[in-house]
Amino acid sequence: MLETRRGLVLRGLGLSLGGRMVLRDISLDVAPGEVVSLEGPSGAGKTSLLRAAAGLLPHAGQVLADGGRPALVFQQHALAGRLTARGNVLVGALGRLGFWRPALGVWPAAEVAAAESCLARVGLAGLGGRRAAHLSGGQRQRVAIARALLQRAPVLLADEPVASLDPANAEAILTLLRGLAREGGLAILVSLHQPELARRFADRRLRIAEGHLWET
Ligand SMILES: Nc1ncnc2c1ncn2[C@@H]1O[C@H](COP(=O)(O)OP(=O)(O)OP(=O)(O)O)[C@@H](O)[C@H]1O
Repeated sequence: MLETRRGLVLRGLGLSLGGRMVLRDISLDVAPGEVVSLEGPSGAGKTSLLRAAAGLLPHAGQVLADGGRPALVFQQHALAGRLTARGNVLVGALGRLGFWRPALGVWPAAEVAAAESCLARVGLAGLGGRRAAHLSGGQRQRVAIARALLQRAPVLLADEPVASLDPANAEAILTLLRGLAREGGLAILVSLHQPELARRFADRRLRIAEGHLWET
C-alpha cells in the first residue's frame, strides 16, 4: 500500500521552559517539496520549536512527520572537529546501526558509500577525508546538512543554518536547501534571522513571538 506523504504536521504544540510558556498551541504544516521559514525576535522560541519538533524536548501536542523523526541541523552545526567530514556524516547513520560496529570504527561499506554520496549532494565531493576542524564555516554547514541527509528523514529542520556565514555562503546554503526540497522532495522548516533571505528562499514565511505563530 502506498503511504500518503504529508511532510511535517504540528498540532497544538505547547512547551514551557523554566516555568515560562515558550510555545502556545502551535500548529503548522510543511508539505513535501516546500521550504518554510520561521522568523522572530531573539528568544521568541524558534530553537525550542525546532527541538520539540525533532523530539529533543518534551512537549504538549502532536508532531507527525513522514519517516518518523525529522532530521535537525543544529545552529552551530555540532560537528566533531577531530573527525573527518565523512566520519561526521556517518554519525547520521547511527540510528539504524547497532552500537558495536560504529563504536569499533567499522562502518558498513554501503553506509560509507552513502556518506560520500551525501557529501557530493551538498557540493563536497572529494573532501570526505578532511578533518572537520580544517573546513570553512560554509563547508562545515554543508557537512551538517549531509549528516542530516544520511538519516534519510523526509523532513529536515534547520536552526539558523546561515547565521554565522557571509552573504555568499548563506545564499549558497539556502540554494542547496531549496534544491533538496525541490528535487529531493524534502519538507524543510528553517529558522532565519534575515527577512531578505526568507523572502527570496522560502515558499511560505511563519513568524513566532510570545509563544504564538502566524503566517506572514
Ligand atoms: N533550557 C532552558 N531553560 C529555561 N529557559 C529556556 C531554556 N532554553 C531556552 N529558554 C528560554 O526560552 C525562550 C526561547 O528560547 P529559544 O532559544 O527557543 O529562542 P530563539 O527564538 O531560538 O532565540 P535566538 O534567535 O536568540 O536563537 C527564551 O526566553 C529562552 O531564554
